[in-house]
Amino acid sequence: MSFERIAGVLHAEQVSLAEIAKAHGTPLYVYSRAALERHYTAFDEAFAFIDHQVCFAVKANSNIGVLNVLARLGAGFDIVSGGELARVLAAGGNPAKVVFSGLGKTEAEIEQALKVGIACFNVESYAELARIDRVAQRLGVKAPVSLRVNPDVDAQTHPYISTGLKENKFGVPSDTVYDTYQYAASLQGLDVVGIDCHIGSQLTTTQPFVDALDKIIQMIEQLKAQGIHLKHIDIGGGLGVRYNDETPPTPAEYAKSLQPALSKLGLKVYMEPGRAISANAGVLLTTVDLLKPTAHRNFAVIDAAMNDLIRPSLYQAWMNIVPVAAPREQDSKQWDLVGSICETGDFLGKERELSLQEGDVLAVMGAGAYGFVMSSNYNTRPRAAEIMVDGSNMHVVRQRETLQDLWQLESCLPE
Ligand SMILES: Cc1ncc(COP(=O)(O)O)c(C=O)c1O
Ligand SMILES: N[C@@H](CCCC[NH3+])C(=O)O
Repeated sequence: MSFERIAGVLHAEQVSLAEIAKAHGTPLYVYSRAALERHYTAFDEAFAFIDHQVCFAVKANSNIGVLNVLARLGAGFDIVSGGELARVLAAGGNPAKVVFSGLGKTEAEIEQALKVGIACFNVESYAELARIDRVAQRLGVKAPVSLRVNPDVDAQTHPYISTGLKENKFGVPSDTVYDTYQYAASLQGLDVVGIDCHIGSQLTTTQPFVDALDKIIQMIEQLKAQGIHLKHIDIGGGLGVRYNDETPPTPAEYAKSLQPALSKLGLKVYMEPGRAISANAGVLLTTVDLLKPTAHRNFAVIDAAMNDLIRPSLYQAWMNIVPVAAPREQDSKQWDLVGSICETGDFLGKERELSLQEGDVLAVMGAGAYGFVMSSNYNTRPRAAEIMVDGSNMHVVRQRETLQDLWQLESCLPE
């Protein structure tokens, strides 16, 4: 494990989180290089039975330091914007291992991706196919495309992060898959190379993945019969992690559940895990600012808030919150850990049994995915700094924002 107690104090690898908080202040994101590497390698090894490429979903954590650690291992990347592509390149990522997802790529983004030679565009509509074809023809190249199909499978996860049902906005609906492939194949600027699907995030069983793969295999067979031969299948991301008492499959169990079907296909396999690689490779450190016990509830006001980590407010996500110093035995109470933002929904945890004093440093565990990337400056709060621990060293991979940073692009009206 990469976040463990040594002499009672929580550490990231060999560095005390108390020392890191003292040196860099809070709120602060801290990542473990060893954990990122271990989680990436677990996927890579689990799929060793087949030609494959693990593409880290950049949306989960787009810090350049994080991307660089993964790029050095040979990772590919799943991107959803030109901005994410630029980050991957800045981090030393190989564009030939990039897949471009998302349902509204602009002409400028398509051109940018074609010029650097990405592996594939995951396309979701006729309109997008036509747009990619137009840009490719203008540049005199062929764009490699895959269709992201919507298999209408229930991922059994939070409705906001479920993407594979027919009422969701994502993917080509199953009833129009064949027509859409025929249309794609008819366009001169496109090279139809694959099929793709992503049914949702934080899945804690393998069954929905297996069900989705079954449906896709039927589609691949039917496409073959229609003369469309694919080179790869992209199985998306979505494998869940343990935040509380979930028992998600390991990457090895996930791979094993798909192995029989994938082995028969004979296609290269792409995958797009995000959360399963970065969530438990990061924590958010926060300091207890003041205590406000009342007759109704006990509030601990902490210096991190929904602008730093929005998952509890947005999805009622439960994230484990623990003291960084050795936990005190006495005076424990139920606390609501709230930020100082003017929103009732601004909390990181509710009814947590903790013994708290002002100045205590707490760690929000599992914060390495969909943490900093979803942060904002609401209430004119500068965003947190980010640190990467590597053995006994720590590196600042993003400096803390200053107030000036926040309004440097703004101006008053002329006199
Ligand atoms: C297309 C696509 N690929 C990959 C991911 C990564 O998902 P996860 O972080 O759950 O692995 C997402 C987000 O759910 C996505 O929308
Ligand atoms: N932001 C979500 C996951 C979104 C997945 C996006 N495809 C979360 O924190 O759980």
